Amino acid sequence: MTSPFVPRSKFLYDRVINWFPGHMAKGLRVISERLNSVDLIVEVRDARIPLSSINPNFEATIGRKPRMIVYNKFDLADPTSKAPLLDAFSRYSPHTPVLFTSSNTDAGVRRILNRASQYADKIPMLTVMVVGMPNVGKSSLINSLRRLGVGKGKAAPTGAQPGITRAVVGTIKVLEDPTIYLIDTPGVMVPHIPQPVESLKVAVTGGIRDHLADEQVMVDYLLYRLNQFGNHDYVTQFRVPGGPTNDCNLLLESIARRIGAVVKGGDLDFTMAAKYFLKQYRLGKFGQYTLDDVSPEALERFFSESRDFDKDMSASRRQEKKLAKLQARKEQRERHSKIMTEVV
Ligand SMILES: Nc1nc2c(ncn2[C@@H]2O[C@H](COP(=O)(O)OP(=O)(O)OP(=O)(O)O)[C@@H](O)[C@H]2O)c(=O)[nH]1
Repeated sequence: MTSPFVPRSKFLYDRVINWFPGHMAKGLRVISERLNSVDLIVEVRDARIPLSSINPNFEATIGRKPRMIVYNKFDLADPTSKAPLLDAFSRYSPHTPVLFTSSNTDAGVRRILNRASQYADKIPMLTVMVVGMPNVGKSSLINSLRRLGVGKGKAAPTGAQPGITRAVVGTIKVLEDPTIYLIDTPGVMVPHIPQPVESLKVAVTGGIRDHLADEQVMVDYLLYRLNQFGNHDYVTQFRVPGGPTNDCNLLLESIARRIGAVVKGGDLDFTMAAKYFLKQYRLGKFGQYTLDDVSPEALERFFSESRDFDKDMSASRRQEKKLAKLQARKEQRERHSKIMTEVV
């Protein structure tokens, strides 16, 4: 008799993925500089990682402005995650509205417009800045708001890879009466994510360039989580021999055979297989999952451990300052060598 399948109880991972290119440092600077001309901030987060997609640096930069938090991509998250999150926010951050949306359905997007219109009651022309981590769907939301609000087409470029918007974009009108303008901004990563598995979650959900996180490690993490959730659909989908498995190589081999991912010489292409699996996950083909723990106890811990949060924030700020300095030096060197070239 075969013994029942036992999923892994832990995922061992100790690499910290840092990704903070120059355009993000600059983006954060410009966000801060333009704050005075902004009435409301819409901070977009990824509903699949409601805690890991919080960028503590925004607290410092935009903390003094009225803010609305939008958990986007809710179509890909566990629908039952909404109630405990709303409950926690109502206790720890009662003055900040929290909405759950999916930029490709109208209901949630309309709720953002309605909420923003309430602010516009007090201000004749409302300017809203949309901020958030990379790839959470800021530009897609702006396009949907514009389509619903003024019936116009795409104004902000979107894409499946993070880092599509690279600069703060001028105002985009999304409503006529009351008049509401939006400003799109580049996705800004946390310069230093202290918990390795958290950075992996951000990568799995598309917030970090795939090659930096390693596609095969991301698939291994997803396999671990799917097994934990008791979802073994991958077995039939990719014809994994022997049923549910903790062996990522066996899964990748099965995927590669199923999709015909073969390199020159006939070997199976595990990278192509991993990319395929990631794409399927991001399209929601394996179901709706929230990767952060949103149990009431975990949320209580998260919100009340503000001392650790502050500590992480200062580590992150230090890293940000260091990277910004390096970027400034690089820009100075480039300017200098340009001048030298022109002189020569
Ligand atoms: N399933 C789903 N996909 C979404 C949703 N919103 C955006 N997307 C997809 O997510 C990807 C990223 O969307 P963008 O709007 O470019 O994200 P962004 O936050 O502007 O990205 P950056 O340029 O990195 O700042 C695109 O492939 C979108 O089609 C959503 O609500 N649900």
